[in-house]
Amino acid sequence: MDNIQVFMRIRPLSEDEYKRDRTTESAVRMLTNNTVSIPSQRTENFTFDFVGTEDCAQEEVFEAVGKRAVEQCMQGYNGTIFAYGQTGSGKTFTMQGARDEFTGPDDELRGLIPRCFEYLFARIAEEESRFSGRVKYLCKASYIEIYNETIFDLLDPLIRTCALREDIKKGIFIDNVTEETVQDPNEAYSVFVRGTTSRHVSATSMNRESSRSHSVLMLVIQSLTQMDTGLTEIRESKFNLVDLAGSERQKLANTSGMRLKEAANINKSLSTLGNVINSLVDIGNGRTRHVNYRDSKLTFLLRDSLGGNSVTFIIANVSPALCNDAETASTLRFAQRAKMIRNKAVVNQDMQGNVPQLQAEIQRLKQQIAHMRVGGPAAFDSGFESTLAGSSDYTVSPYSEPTSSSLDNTAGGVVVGSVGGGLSNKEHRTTQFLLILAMRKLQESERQKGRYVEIIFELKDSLDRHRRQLQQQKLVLKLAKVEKDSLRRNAPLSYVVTAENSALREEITALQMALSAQPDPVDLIIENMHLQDMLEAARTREPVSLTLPDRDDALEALETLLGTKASFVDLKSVFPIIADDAVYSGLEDKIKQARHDINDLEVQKDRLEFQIKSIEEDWQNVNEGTHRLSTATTDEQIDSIVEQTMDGIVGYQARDTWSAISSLFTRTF
Ligand SMILES: Nc1ncnc2c1ncn2[C@@H]1O[C@H](COP(=O)(O)OP(=O)(O)OP(=O)(O)O)[C@@H](O)[C@H]1O
Repeated sequence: MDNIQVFMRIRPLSEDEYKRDRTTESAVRMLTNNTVSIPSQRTENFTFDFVGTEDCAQEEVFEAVGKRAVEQCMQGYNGTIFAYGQTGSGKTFTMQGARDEFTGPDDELRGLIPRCFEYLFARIAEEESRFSGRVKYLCKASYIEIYNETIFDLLDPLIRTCALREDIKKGIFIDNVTEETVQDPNEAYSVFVRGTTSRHVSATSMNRESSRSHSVLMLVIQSLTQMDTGLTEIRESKFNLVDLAGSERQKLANTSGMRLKEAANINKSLSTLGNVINSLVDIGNGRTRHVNYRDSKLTFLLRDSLGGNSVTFIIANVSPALCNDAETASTLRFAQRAKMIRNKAVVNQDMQGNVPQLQAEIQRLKQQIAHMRVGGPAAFDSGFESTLAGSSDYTVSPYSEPTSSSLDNTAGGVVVGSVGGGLSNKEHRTTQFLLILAMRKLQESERQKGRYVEIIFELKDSLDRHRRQLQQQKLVLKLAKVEKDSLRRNAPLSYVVTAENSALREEITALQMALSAQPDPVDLIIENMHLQDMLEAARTREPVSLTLPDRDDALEALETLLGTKASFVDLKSVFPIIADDAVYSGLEDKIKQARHDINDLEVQKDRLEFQIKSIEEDWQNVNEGTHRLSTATTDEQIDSIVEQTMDGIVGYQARDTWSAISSLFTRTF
């Protein structure tokens, strides 16, 4: 168990800051070489593992952080380096170097990432040559970005999104993320450059700054060691290099849409990081707390780096400017708390071999244990012995880095004690080595057990959350029901209101219709004027006799009138009682029309009478012809009767009937 290591780095004052502050005075006061304070913010004193001032070189940061992290990874521990700080505080400068400049190993300004690559591959080459081919290393690189709580694969040409998964064996991993095998610093470097370019491309296409996303470069370092027994020892470590989003709180005010979501997500992941750290600090102080790693992608992905199986370094980058003193103080508070987190780093190690090899190994260990019990000399096979003989400083202890000399008494911090007086020095060391392996297995299973417990806690937590949500929803439903019920109870009132409403609406419609039906005032004026004219006309007219004419006289006059067939009928003279000329002329027109109709009817009647007469004559001819036919005695008579009768018939119908009748008479004479 060891605390997270914190390195504080103060960058030089920028020109802009100088213009704002109008002084070169630093906001950070150095109290000792690793203790500082921010007087303008009246902060407490902050003590870190290392403090790099404005003139701190990239090489110094690498020596203090990068080199140590790579060394741990070479031994099989997981390692993480976080760059934390407000935007512009120097995170990218520290991790990558002077922005967008990759000038190779001679560049003094190159950052931790290129330097770690160089050192890592130099160490790999060294180890591989030292164990003369029995140790092989394999390195794989992935590069992702977390933006808006989404993981983007920067090594995929399409910058695909990926999901985070958890597996009991593999732990937390990014599903389907691109992993590229890298064999030397240049290859690793070009993979990093490619990912960084993708990051800039995606940032431009999404119209945002890279400081709003977290980037994680992940290296998996595997080593395979061939033992003389035929077994293979496998060690695997993960090395994460993390450039975090600017730590300043994003403003949500006056922000909307995508920007609001983005700002809220940055705040969320940073506050989750803070919460995780607080919980871990509380746990370190003996309190029982659940750590909400799952609340953000960043903390879930890097769970091992925070309180788990990792050797972790945080570089707290700050600006020296007075205008940034509040953010600097906040960064240092964060770093101070993070420094209290205790991680449990273990070597990730496993043994591989075929069944006979493993059986032989078990047999050998059993014999060794039996031998130790009786205190006699152990019957060793030469496998481990020779392996160990070839690696006099083979480091196996977790974190405390014991060398072969420290193996004499301790096994991963546990005192093994004397193992029987009959053992030679080599046998003694081998036995201890095996015991250390056994201890590690035990630690590993403890770790797994811890994981299970954590998962159970997380599941419980999520279950609680769901339960709470369910309760809230139930409450909402209940409220909705209450509201509905109360509405139902008040139904008569609501009906009255509704009825009143519709009645009012109808009334309004009726009024509108009535209004639209009202004569136009102009029309009314015209009508009024017309009536007045009529009144005036009536007043000025000669008084008319109001005595009705004698009925018989009137009828006679009318008959005479109709009988005259005159083109003009002077009704007024016949019926002087009707006062208005218009009425008279209307009636006169009607009489005229009636007379016209009577004439037509008379013509029709004449025509019909003529038709009836000719039909009657036709039928008479047919009857006479039939009678004559019945009396005919020769063929000639018949022919003559048929012909004569037909000539006398006019109508078609009668002619058809005569044809039919005459055809019935057969000529049999
Ligand atoms: N130690 C340093 N020495 C010289 N220049 C530095 C140092 N640290 C940072 N700078 C310069 O300060 C500027 C801001 O630094 P940088 O881009 O690394 O900040 P950052 O924290 O990564 O910002 P962001 O969150 O926006 O990505 C850059 O121009 C960088 O070159």
